[in-house]
Amino acid sequence: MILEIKNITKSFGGVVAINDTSFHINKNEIFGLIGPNGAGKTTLFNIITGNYKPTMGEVFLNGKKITNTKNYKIVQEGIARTFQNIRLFSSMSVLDNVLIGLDNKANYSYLETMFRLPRYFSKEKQIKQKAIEILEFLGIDKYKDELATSLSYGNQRKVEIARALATNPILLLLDEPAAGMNPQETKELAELLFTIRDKFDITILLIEHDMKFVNHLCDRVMVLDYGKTIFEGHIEDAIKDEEVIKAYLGDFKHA
Ligand SMILES: Nc1ncnc2c1ncn2[C@@H]1O[C@H](COP(=O)(O)OP(=O)(O)OP(=O)(O)O)[C@@H](O)[C@H]1O
Repeated sequence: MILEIKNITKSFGGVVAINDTSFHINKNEIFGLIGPNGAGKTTLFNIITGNYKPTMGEVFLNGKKITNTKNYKIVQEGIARTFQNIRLFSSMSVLDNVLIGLDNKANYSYLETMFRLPRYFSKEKQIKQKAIEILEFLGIDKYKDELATSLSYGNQRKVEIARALATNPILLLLDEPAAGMNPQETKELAELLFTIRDKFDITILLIEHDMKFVNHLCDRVMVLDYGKTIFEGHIEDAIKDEEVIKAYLGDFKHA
């Protein structure tokens, strides 16, 4: 088990966004978090990544408690994410957007940075090389010097994934990765995520509304409704589940 969510509750004033939710994700699984709008999916992501403190409950990564750990420390522990609304630095190149993810791991001393000692330059070179390799892997290295926001929507999503991969995660959280993509891009993304899991030995947790995509990709899913877990298991069983159908009928028709 790589991630364990134990009895998490999150309230915003009177709104209970997550209501005593528990689930776990196994190593190398691709796990889907699904549910209607406002069900609490993004809130759960924000708790896992340390952006929100839960009102109650605990989060474990590889058996280590990470509840209430600061966001940057959670990145160092091995959790990376992408956002529902793409968050790239618009005035920076594709490469620089990815380097921002890698800087976190650079680790040279103040003196080495100040005086630009040899180790600083060789480390810089290594870091840049690694970023370029990730861009190559994602097939977007030819855009490395272009402004990130000048790329197509699908490629901007890839830049976000590249930046997340640059932090060497063991668990990758993707918030609606297929949103805004055409059917061809969605198909390619699914294949890419399988390859990412295998090549980088990564576990993937994703939020997605595209049920066809989820069906093709996810080993297991968890369905949230009004902050409560109403289903955890295989998607074939989710589609037949009475409670899931009631909460989420429209979207399952396309699975
Ligand atoms: N920072 C916040 N302050 C107050 N309420 C919030 C906050 N974040 C989320 N909520 C509320 O918590 C509930 C769950 O929202 P959340 O964004 O997690 O749902 P979601 O399942 O991700 O929805 P969507 O699919 O539309 O992104 C909603 O009622 C939302 O209004």
